[in-house]
Amino acid sequence: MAFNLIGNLMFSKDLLDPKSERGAEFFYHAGKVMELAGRPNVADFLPILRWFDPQGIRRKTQFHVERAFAIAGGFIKERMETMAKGSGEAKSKDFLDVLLEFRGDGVEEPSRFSSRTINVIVFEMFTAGTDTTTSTLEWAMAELLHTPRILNKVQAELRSVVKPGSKLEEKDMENLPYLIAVIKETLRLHPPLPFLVPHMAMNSCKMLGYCIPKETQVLVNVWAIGRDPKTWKDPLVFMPERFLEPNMVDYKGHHFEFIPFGSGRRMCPAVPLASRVLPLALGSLLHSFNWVLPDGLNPKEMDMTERMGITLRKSVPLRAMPVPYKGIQTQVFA
Ligand code: HEM
Repeated sequence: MAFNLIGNLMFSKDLLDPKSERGAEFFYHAGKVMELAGRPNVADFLPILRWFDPQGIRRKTQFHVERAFAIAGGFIKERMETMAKGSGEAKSKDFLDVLLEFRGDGVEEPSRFSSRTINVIVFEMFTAGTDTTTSTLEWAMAELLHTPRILNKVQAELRSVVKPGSKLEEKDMENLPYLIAVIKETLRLHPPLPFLVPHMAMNSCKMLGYCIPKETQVLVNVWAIGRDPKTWKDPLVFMPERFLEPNMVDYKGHHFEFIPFGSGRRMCPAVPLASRVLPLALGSLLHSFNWVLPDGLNPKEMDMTERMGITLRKSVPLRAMPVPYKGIQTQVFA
């Protein structure tokens, strides 16, 4: 879902259309890059080994990046040719149009973006936006199925605001505070990038009493920050209600106790997009379907262990069965 959504935003293409071979190939290579990025690399701990690349992580990553670039490069070339001919069918602008039409002053910004730069930006959007969105939705569904009281509450809110048979829309969000709170609580307990992305100290500095030498790689443990008992009451309990309290913290980067999107100049540029897509996707799943665990599994027996990589995924992927909702609210009791 997330990959296809970004494909539409970037290229106006359904990349996961079964007929799109290039889309499937791009998906495969982008996925491999994410997987390799999350693999522990001894060269990060012993920089002297960087040149030897003992696990072959750099070599394999370069291979998959180049393949993905070749495919995206093809999309970019096709679009440039269509623009040059002026023969494009009338459609609303996508992100690729914006990048190709960009004209800077040539001094503080480039006069235009090269194909390589566009390729890097596009690829980064896919790698940064796919697993993060998927992980959040999977954890939200898992936590809800694990805590049927909360699942019932969020479905009751949704179904009182959006009538059966109607589709959930962006405009409904202002009337769905509990759904938004479920997303926030999921991001607190299961931030998809548990250490943000690695940052590097540009200069030696002193911070919080520590000396940080120039070029040190800095990881921020937002996973631990979100579970700190000094900040959060019952930190390990999934309790969306905490985000309904007045003056509660938000994830816009100003409250350091809750920074799943990072903070400062390099924080996630897609916060506005994610804030719309996450509740819309989760809300649609919960509004249109009731959900049942397979093989009569008791919610309390669900495996909720985490697997740490560059993104935080469930160790055992969630399995749940959708039952179309036709207007009768079923109560699920723990
Ligand atoms: C649940 C959803 C998401 C979460 C929690 C999330 C979180 C993050 C975090 C923590 C960072 C690094 C910030 C830092 O280190 O300070 C980041 C960077 C980034 N994110 Fe997101 N993200 C999400 C969705 C998306 C989506 C949907 C896209 C694109 C369509 C996206 C595009 C990016 C890009 C391009 C960067 C790199 C920015 C840079 O290099 O300066 N993210 N994101």
